[in-house]
Amino acid sequence: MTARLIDGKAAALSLREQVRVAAGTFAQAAGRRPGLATVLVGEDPASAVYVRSKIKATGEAGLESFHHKLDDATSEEDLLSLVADLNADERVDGILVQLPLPTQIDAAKVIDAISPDKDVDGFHALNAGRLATGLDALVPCTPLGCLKLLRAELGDLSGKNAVVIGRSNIVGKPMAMLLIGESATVTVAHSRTADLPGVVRQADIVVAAVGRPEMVKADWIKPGATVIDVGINRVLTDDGKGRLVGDVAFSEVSQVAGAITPVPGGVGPMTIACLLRNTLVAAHRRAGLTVPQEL
Ligand SMILES: Nc1nc(=O)c2c([nH]1)NC[C@@H]1CN(c3ccc(C(=O)N[C@@H](CCC(=O)O)C(=O)O)cc3)C=[N+]21
Ligand SMILES: [Mg+2]
Repeated sequence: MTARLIDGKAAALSLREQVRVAAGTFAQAAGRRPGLATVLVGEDPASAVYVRSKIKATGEAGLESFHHKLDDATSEEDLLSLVADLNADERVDGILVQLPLPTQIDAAKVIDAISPDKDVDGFHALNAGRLATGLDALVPCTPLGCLKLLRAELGDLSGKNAVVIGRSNIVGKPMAMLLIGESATVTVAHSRTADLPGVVRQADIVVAAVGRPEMVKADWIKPGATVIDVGINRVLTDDGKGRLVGDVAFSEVSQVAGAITPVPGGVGPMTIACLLRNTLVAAHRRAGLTVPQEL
């Protein structure tokens, strides 16, 4: 391996510590701790694991956490009514409704119902529009985490060629907006891109968010490029066990790249740290307090 390993776990721990300190200062000023409400509908085991680790991190950072676990058969009406209650609850600064939702519920409708001031996932159209137009937004946690890793690794991103692989509303599109905001030159590639390997080879920065295990190969990568792997794919191994792999073929790409994030231990932990960060930012804005610069 020749690439530098980008330690997302360490970066996430340090951001979580900054959040913990700032949450204490907030509590002194506001007379209450920042609050995050999590909503889990149904029994999907992977979702339950993620929500549990979010709740644990929330407590460790000194934030108040309000968890709502709803039955798999919950109606859209009942979920919308819970969201309305959380919107009205002064103790709640952030609302996270874990995705995916069961098929009887229209996720777009639920996201639209969350108060944009409490939308710590940054999925509401108002926050997407604010990000796209350069206004103060709540920014989706995964791309924000990627940007923080890129800034720590590379410093100034201006003039760099960045290729984002994937065009989802949750990762690809907001990632592109953030990189444009850093004055990078941004290409958004996806499953229909002609000569995808050739496009990716132009990149100083590659952000892979396609959801296809180990799709990005070594000969797609310009030597020395920085590679951020957003993928989290559970694959079966020969011994019948499961293993987590990213969207990047790590062992070969790490021979060519200048720096690379591992899976696990790369982007995933930063996603959770940024959720806490967004909750703290939302709390400050709602309380009319200045958001700490370092966050
Ligand atoms: N409304 C909503 N917001 C989300 O942000 C959201 C969501 N729904 N639904 C599911 C996805 C997935 N997600 C992850 C967060 C952290 C890790 C993470 O920390 N991963 C560890 C490994 C975890 C493991 O071992 O499974 C790592 O990459 O090192 C993974 C995935 C947030 N999501
Ligand atoms: Mg795609």
